[in-house]
Amino acid sequence: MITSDRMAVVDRNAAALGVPQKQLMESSGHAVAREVRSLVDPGANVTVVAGRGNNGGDAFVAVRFLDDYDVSVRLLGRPESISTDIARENWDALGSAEYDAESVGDSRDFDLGDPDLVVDAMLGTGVTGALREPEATAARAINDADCPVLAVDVPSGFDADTGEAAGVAVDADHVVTFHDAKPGLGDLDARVTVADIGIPEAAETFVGPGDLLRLRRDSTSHKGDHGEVLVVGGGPYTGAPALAAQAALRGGADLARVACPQSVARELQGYSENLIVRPFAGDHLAPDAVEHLLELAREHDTVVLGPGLGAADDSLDAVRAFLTDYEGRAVVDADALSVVPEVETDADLLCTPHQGELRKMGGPEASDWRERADLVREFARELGHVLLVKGAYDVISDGDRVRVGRTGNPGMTVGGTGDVLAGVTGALAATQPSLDAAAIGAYVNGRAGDLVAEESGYGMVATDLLDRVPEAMWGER
Ligand SMILES: NC(=O)C1=CN([C@@H]2O[C@H](COP(=O)(O)OP(=O)(O)OC[C@H]3O[C@@H](n4cnc5c(N)ncnc54)[C@H](O)[C@@H]3O)[C@@H](O)[C@H]2O)[C@@H](O)CC1
Ligand SMILES: [K+]
Repeated sequence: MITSDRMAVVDRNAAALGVPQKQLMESSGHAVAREVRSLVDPGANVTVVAGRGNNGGDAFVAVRFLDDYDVSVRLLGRPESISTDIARENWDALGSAEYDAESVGDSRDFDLGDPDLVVDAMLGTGVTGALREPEATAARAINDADCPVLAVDVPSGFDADTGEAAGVAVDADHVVTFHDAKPGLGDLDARVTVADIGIPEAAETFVGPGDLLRLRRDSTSHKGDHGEVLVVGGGPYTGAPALAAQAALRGGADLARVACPQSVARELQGYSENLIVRPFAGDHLAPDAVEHLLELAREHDTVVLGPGLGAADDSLDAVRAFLTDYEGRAVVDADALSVVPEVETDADLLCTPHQGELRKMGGPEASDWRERADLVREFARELGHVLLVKGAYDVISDGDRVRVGRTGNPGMTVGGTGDVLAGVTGALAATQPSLDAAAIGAYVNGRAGDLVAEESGYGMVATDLLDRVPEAMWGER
């Protein structure tokens, strides 16, 4: 089952893998033609009613595969207003090859004729609201016709994501839908065929530029809409929490605060004037700071727990106590990870171990990423939390789905890149579901590293990544 948002992600990822949308449209059109053949015999009279988006484009392609049928095409609206290049190219191909194809600008001129089969390609997943004219009139005419109706992808007017139609919708007998079933189609009184259109599985598995489509910045955004992140860390190390907090800001958070020991706070301010520090007493985290941390955490959308914390016994006791009572969302990194398997918590955790840390958590070992993907999924299910296991291929799982991030390069083995990842992921987790936050975080962090390497080769330091995070996130659309 796939939603239209997710379909757009997969579609863009396929294009990045070298399978552009026009090619998918060709496969979709071919699948529509196959379906027509299974319903009526050659020579039959088929009317294609097409809209101006890619749903119509699929049907234009189908026509070329049905030369032994008597096909006529009605495009609703003016050809100049066809909304995508690939649909227009396929419309133009019908014209230059002199197929029976005409446009209908006014609903009063719409005449369905007396076909043996109607192909409904007015609207697919791009529908917004109730059908407008001339589509609404055409839908009524199609529903009144005394012949079977084959809908392309979804019946026009029907929003498959919500399973509802905002007004009149085509009442289809058959639906040929692409790549995967759409959520609401199963409830319809229609026979649904899922057609494989040649989208590689890698477009679903590997995180790609399509996943970045999930990130949106509304022009009406307010401060706070994109999240406030609390980084809890520092003690033996100062740089780590500073990097994570700056990465959260680069990753789009509106605010990042660092809760750290007093001894670290003074130094932190030297890293960046953008950092807001909430110190607690002492030179490392201990259980007596936990109450204060929980209060602070509740004022933030997400917590990044662990950078530079160290593994002192009382610091780990404090992490345990914190996680036991915390109920929000947290990215857990570095030494804090070892506590996760033994703690009972209602928190929604996104754990970011490298393979050594995963082993310490009792997690699986595998050198082959495919094998690791299965094992990480099982371990995530056991833990009940999202895992992002860092490596040349980052494996991300919520215990059900698995995503793999393969951006990044050997230059990124330098210290601090993990802190950047934790911070970026913490920011993303404020606006995205955990699995997507982890997947996009891994992709963006690796891509930032690739941008640094493209410009100056290896020998990068973690702060180089920070500057490249926004470009990695927003530059490639
Ligand atoms: N991976 C994919 O996403 C693929 C999509 N394909 C096809 O592309 C379709 C989606 O294409 P599009 O995104 O272009 O969208 P559609 O073709 O579904 O609809 C977009 C067009 O409809 C108009 N429109 C929207 N709501 C309307 C309403 N209520 N009344 C009248 N007109 C309305 C828009 O102005 C636009 O011109 C899919 O359903 C499928 O058929 C296939 O080509 C294969 C691959
Ligand atoms: K349709």
